[in-house]
Amino acid sequence: MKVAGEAMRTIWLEPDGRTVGIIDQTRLPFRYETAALSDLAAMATAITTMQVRGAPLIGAAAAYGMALAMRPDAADGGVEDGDVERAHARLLATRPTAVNLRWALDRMREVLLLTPPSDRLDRAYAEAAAIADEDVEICRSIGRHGLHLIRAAHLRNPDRPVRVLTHCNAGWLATVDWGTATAPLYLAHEAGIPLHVWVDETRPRNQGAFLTAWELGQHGVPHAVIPDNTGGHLMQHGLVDLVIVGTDRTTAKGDVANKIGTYLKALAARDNDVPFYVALPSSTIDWTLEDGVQGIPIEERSGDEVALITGLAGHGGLETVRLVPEGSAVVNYAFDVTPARLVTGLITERGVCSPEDLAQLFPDHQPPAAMGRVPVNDE
Ligand SMILES: CSC[C@@H](O)[C@@H](O)C(=O)COP(=O)(O)O
Repeated sequence: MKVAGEAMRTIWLEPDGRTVGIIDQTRLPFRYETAALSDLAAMATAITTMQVRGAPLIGAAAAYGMALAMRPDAADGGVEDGDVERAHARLLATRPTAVNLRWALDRMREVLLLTPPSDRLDRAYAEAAAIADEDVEICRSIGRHGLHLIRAAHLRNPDRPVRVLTHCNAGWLATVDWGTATAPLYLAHEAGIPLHVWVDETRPRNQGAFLTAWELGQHGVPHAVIPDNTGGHLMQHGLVDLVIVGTDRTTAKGDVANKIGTYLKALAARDNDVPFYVALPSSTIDWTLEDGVQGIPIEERSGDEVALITGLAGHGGLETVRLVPEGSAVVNYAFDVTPARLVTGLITERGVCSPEDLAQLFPDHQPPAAMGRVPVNDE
């Protein structure tokens, strides 16, 4: 997608072919800054602090983190089996909910352990680049499938924009390009279908207000930021045609973990007969789990994300202010789980399906026993 008219991905290789470039998402929308990461520790920190975030981008970033770890010149680098395992463990510990992280790391480990140590550095960069390129194509396919839903909504009411509500940022900033929930929106916009996007602000980190609004604005897609509690009201008054969100982990039976507050939107959508869609690449499906409420680990983050907020002050500098009294306890669950029964459809790279048809759409998915650790040497 584009920043100030220039085509960009969210992750790239710098001209030296080894250093990894990222957009520092903790600075948006007030500052557009990039960062150059040259070792494993820097990538692990970038994921933990959410300089890079969003399930598919976390996967691609972790893959590049494995490549950085193969650099013999980096302090934490090395190409032996133990180095591969250490890098895998270090990156896996960065964030617990988005399963794309484990998917990408397992794929990198499998490839690297099957490669002679002397070739591992180049192989790691090639595989990380393949993961990033695949993500772009997958998101484009999600967009094409989701476009049909938006076109159908437009044909039902051709005299007004299609009103889509989204939560958090499942946009191109959360992937390598296009986004998941936003890919159908960008394609619809390109196709000339009039749109209006309701952007949940998505407290506490404001990924909607900060990131989704910024990227939709960069592409000229009409939108309005709404407080998180507004969606139910809009749906009751017939102002939402469909909801499209992303996901960090979807179980085999279609339970969906996504940014905290998604579940409440799904409940409101069901109560008001508004279709509730979830857009996802298949790397977000955890085939080992059925029950998401019991099985998906929910990340708990620092209370400071709730108690403090950073914004642009009148003097043009960034300022952090406190919103919660000193001494009040704060609880900050980053995700919640929407049960499959509330999900109208899953928009995947292979098409749109109901949650119960997910396994049929991916008959080639890895059975649970095949997932996870790759045997090392003669184990
Ligand atoms: C295409 S991204 C889907 C999800 O990762 C997204 O909706 C989300 O919840 C992101 O959470 P974040 O905590 O910002 O990484």
